[in-house]
Amino acid sequence: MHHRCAPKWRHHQELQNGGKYHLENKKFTYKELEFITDNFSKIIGEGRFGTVYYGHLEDATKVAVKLLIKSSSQGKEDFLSEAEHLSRVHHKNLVSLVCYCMDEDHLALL
Ligand SMILES: Nc1ncnc2c1ncn2[C@@H]1O[C@H](COP(=O)(O)OP(=O)(O)OP(=O)(O)O)[C@@H](O)[C@H]1O
Repeated sequence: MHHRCAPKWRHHQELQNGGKYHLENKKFTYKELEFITDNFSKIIGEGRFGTVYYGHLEDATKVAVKLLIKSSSQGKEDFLSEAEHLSRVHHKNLVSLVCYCMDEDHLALL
């Protein structure tokens, strides 16, 4: 299975401008997430915005998949904000944003 994985969180300029999100062409499907997480079989943590699952990409890269199930629009804003920050910071003590996924009902960070 081919995983579409956006190289960077490229809509950050829209966020900074307070504009609308244009993520449609970079979405990672829920089906692909099911594959990556082996049907969300291994939970590694819980946070305010959702559950974090263990997953691995086709090249065996281990990932933490943080999934926000459709909730308040505020939760979604916070989530997008975290993604935007993660995509810009690079530090040995901080995890990198591998990619993100978004469809009608789900939002996730990898
Ligand atoms: N990249 C990761 N690698 C390993 N475990 C992770 C990773 N990201 C999250 N976790 C686990 O999932 C838990 C929840 O993470 P999450 O980022 O959702 O919330 P948090 O940072 O603990 O709290 P908050 O929701 O307040 O930000 C963490 O406490 C950790 O146990």
